[in-house]
Amino acid sequence: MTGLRAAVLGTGSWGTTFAAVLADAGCDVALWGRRDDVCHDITVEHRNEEYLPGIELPAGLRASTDAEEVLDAADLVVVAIPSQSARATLEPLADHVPAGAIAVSLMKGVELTSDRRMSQVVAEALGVAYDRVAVVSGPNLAREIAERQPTATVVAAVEEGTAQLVAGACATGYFRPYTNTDVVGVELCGAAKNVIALAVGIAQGRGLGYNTMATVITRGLVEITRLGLALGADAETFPGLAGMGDLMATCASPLSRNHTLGSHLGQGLTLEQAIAVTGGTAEGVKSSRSILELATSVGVEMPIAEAVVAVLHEGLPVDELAPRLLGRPHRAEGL
Ligand SMILES: NC(=O)C1=CN([C@@H]2O[C@H](COP(=O)(O)OP(=O)(O)OC[C@H]3O[C@@H](n4cnc5c(N)ncnc54)[C@H](OP(=O)(O)O)[C@@H]3O)[C@@H](O)[C@H]2O)C=CC1
Ligand SMILES: O=C(CO)COP(=O)(O)O
Repeated sequence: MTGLRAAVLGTGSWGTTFAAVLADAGCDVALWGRRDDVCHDITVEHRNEEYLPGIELPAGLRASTDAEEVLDAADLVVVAIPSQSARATLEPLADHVPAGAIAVSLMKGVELTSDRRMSQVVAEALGVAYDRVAVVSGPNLAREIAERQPTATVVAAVEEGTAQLVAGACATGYFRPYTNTDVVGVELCGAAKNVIALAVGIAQGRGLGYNTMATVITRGLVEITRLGLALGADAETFPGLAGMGDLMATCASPLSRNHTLGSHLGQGLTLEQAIAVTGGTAEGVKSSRSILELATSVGVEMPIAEAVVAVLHEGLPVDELAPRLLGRPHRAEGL
């Protein structure tokens, strides 16, 4: 037993899965959700059939729509809801967060109205000091982890002790956390890889193959690195689990909502149709815009992200995406 009590806010696929990881690691875990049926399924049936069909959850997990009850005496407050809803959802809960609790963001987005990263939103909305906030990001497709397939992740916090505590709380025989103090880099990687996964999905939806995929992933990592370095991130983060690791998982797997949504666009669906068919939270749809705004604010070029925004939000036909990227002036490789 870790002896820690964790409150997980969000009963979707990643919140439920991470709650199971924490429980398997020996934490006492309660989830907060906004729907009675999902909470009942988790507490009584030890399942979340809507988000993780067929998965048996640890028997000790319990879920409730009563946030005050869930947050009572929590050492860790873990947030797993869509990024764009985070601030409005968390602010009313701030008074129930115990003093001294560590907040953990599992979210991979950037707030549209403010271009703030999720660790910043969580700290502000819950009133938690920034050195008590951690983020968890890596090649972590929820369904595979819910099946207890082995993977690793990065737990980042500006204070190494905070990262270590959270890493200790979620380490299991199938989930291996590495710590990092580069919160900016880890968080940007998690949000920006969704945009690259949309681009890869679009290409695959058009019937394009592995050369195209490898090109988009590799040049995608270059533009994420460029943005991160301009915002003060550490160069070592980008080839790591949160960077290249998550890009590979998300761009290659049909389990990724961003990848899937992109492939529906590539097959000719409108954005609205693709969102409806994909289901779940595809953060890159909205965060593509805020990431591009961040890039513009520091004078960084992100041609793939720009092209994705043009397709999703500005009416660029999917067939024009490749010619637009390949028609750019020739240059030397590298950053
Ligand atoms: N799924 C994955 O593999 C991974 C996801 N992530 C990240 O985790 C975050 C959460 O994603 P994920 O769990 O997959 O998403 P899901 O779509 O699976 O679940 C979303 C959850 O958030 C709740 N929710 C939706 N809108 C609101 C709102 N306005 N206010 C409060 N709660 C809301 C949903 O509740 P309801 O059921 O009532 O709609 C549901 O519990 C995202 O940032 C994602 O990028 C990170 C790593 C892996
Ligand atoms: O972040 C993820 C895997 O690491 C999940 O990706 P999607 O949000 O695209 O499903």
